[in-house]
Amino acid sequence: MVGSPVIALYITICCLAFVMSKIIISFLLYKRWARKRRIIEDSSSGGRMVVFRSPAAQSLSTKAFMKKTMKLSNKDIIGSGGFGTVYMLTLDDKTAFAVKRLNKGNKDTDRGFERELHAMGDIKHRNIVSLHGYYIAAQFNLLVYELMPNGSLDTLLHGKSSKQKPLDWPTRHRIAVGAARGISYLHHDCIPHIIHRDIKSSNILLDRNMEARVSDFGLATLMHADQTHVSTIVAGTFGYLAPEYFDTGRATTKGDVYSFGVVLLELLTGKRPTDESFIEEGTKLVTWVKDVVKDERQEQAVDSTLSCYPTEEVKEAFRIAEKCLDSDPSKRPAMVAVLKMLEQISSPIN
Ligand SMILES: Nc1ncnc2c1ncn2[C@@H]1O[C@H](COP(=O)(O)OP(=O)(O)OP(=O)(O)O)[C@@H](O)[C@H]1O
Repeated sequence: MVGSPVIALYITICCLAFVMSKIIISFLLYKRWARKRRIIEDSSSGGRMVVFRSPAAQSLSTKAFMKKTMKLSNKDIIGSGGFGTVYMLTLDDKTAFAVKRLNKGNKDTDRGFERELHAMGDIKHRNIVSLHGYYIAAQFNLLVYELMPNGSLDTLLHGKSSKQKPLDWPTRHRIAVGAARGISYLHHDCIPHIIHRDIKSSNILLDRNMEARVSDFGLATLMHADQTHVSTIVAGTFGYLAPEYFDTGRATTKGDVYSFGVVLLELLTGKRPTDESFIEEGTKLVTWVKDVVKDERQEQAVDSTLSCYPTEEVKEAFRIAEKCLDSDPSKRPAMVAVLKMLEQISSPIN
């Protein structure tokens, strides 16, 4: 029976190795979890900064960041919306962030608010604006986003600056594809799936390469109705809301598809969905374009600043927008199908 002590030794070694591997795996998982976020207590203001781990967010944990944040003033404002004011915060020549100051909600909602923010911080995609961290204080909350140097699609299309060059067709097409890819990622690849609820041209931002990035997802539900401005009812913005939303009040992925269809029309016509000329004529962008497409008169609807464009590609983009704007949500294509159709119009330069 020489074998038994040897077998016993083998079994002991195997058991020890098994237990050791479990301990090591647990330790590594704990380290990963602890590393995922960093919390900095700011005793001077009683606030708390939470930074999600990413190379770009390293500088957020510095005292310099906190100091500069507290000094933000009107001259740093780059935009404002229904949820608050957006500031540009420059740390050095290479590092800048967009800081959104949210008017403070109910203290009891902070827990749910933070949980949602963590879900938003986990999302990393080339067509979604990253949330790097947030700051919670007694009077206000701050959200720290990646800075988008080329601003919003809304400003690019409707801005009044004389220095602004009109967008050419390849750029418009590329923006449409990028935005569709970002929304498609939220709808189909995130678990749980995410409904944006407030797709509009001011929530499509442009990075330094003019790549479209979807921003503000989740905020429409995070904030309370009474904190949003007049153009927002519960979630969403007039002119972009799907018709069924007024009956059901329910946000759906097909509602996002409708809002994206409106953005696509904006890219094609250069007109806001709430353009005054439509109100005067008792119509609206969506109804007007539907008639134009039915009569094959798309050329009349194309943005007058778009001097040279491939007619067939533009016509196809109108047809895709029309599908997104079907009054029956079940007939609208899913966002992944919209993306595919847009990609097939022509191959955008990537
Ligand atoms: N990450 C960012 N980088 C650069 N500019 C930004 C960024 N986030 C927002 N902005 C600018 O600030 C403006 C206001 O943004 P904000 O999200 O607060 O409001 P909105 O989208 O216009 O309206 P609402 O609050 O109703 O959604 C944007 O239109 C954009 O010009």
